[in-house]
Amino acid sequence: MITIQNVNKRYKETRALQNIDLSIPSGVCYGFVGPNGAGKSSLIKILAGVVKDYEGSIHVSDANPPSLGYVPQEVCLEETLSATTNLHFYGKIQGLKGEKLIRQVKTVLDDIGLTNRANSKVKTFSGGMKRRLNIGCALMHEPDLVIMDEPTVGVDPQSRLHIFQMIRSLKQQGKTIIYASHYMEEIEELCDEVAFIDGGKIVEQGSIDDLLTSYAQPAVFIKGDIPKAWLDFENVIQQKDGGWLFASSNPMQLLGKLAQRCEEQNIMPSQLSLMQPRLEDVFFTLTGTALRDTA
Ligand SMILES: Nc1ncnc2c1ncn2[C@@H]1O[C@H](COP(=O)(O)OP(=O)(O)OP(=O)(O)O)[C@@H](O)[C@H]1O
Repeated sequence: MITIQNVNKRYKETRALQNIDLSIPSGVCYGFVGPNGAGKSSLIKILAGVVKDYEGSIHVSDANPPSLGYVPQEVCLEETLSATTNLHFYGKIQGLKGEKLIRQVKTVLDDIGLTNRANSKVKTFSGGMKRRLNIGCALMHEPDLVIMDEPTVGVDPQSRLHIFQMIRSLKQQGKTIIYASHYMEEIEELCDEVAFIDGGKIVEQGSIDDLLTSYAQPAVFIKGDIPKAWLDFENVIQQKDGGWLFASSNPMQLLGKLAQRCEEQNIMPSQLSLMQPRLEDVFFTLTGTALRDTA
């Protein structure tokens, strides 16, 4: 368990983090989500030990402090060297040597899907390949705790899927993963628990299932030329994508009602559908803004 207590971080006038309190259980994938400039990287860097001048405390309660792998937001590779040499370098810094180091380079190359480019110079790699190698470098010493800061920024869909598979595999091995992103759908797909960070503060935290139950409800989405009067007697949550989102504890019934009204009034909506609650809706309920509008 990692306990973060009353952490504050300033960069001159900017209060990047304010009174951060969080508990991150071992063995979970824990997401930090929030818009650009929210403070995610600052918190990640403090946890990774890269930023040391902060107020507050970080306590790791396991008997043996976990070994740490940090994947920074910026790609930290030597581009004039090969994938193998980069992995070799990072493995060596982590204390690997001899047969073990050679074996681990091979294993990681396989895990990140770059065995066939092992001896190519990094400068010839795509953005996604560099990102995968960047992650591989952090995994050379098989750390118990892996901290990743926006590892999928600028990657192609194929590399993104590969990165997701790697994270799922790390989860299966029982590793603790801290994953910062401003892509809500990534957090929803990969993480067990999440902290919403906005303006340097934790807005809310908890298990994704609990947050969805507490702050979001099923809804019906309708898009089309509907009479404005309809908006008065239904529970409109949000105007979205040129349509309207109606909250309902019985969305099937509401869907039927809206369909019937459309038929009666000869209205053909371009979309009428059930919407399951999403993490994005939780963020909207908590902050009054959609994350993609703030990003
Ligand atoms: N080295 C720095 N010097 C001055 N201000 C900084 C520095 N690093 C971050 N900040 C400021 O601190 C605040 C939080 O930034 P941080 O990078 O932690 O946010 P973030 O949520 O990770 O954003 P992004 O998703 O854009 O990386 C921002 O206002 C940012 O401008």
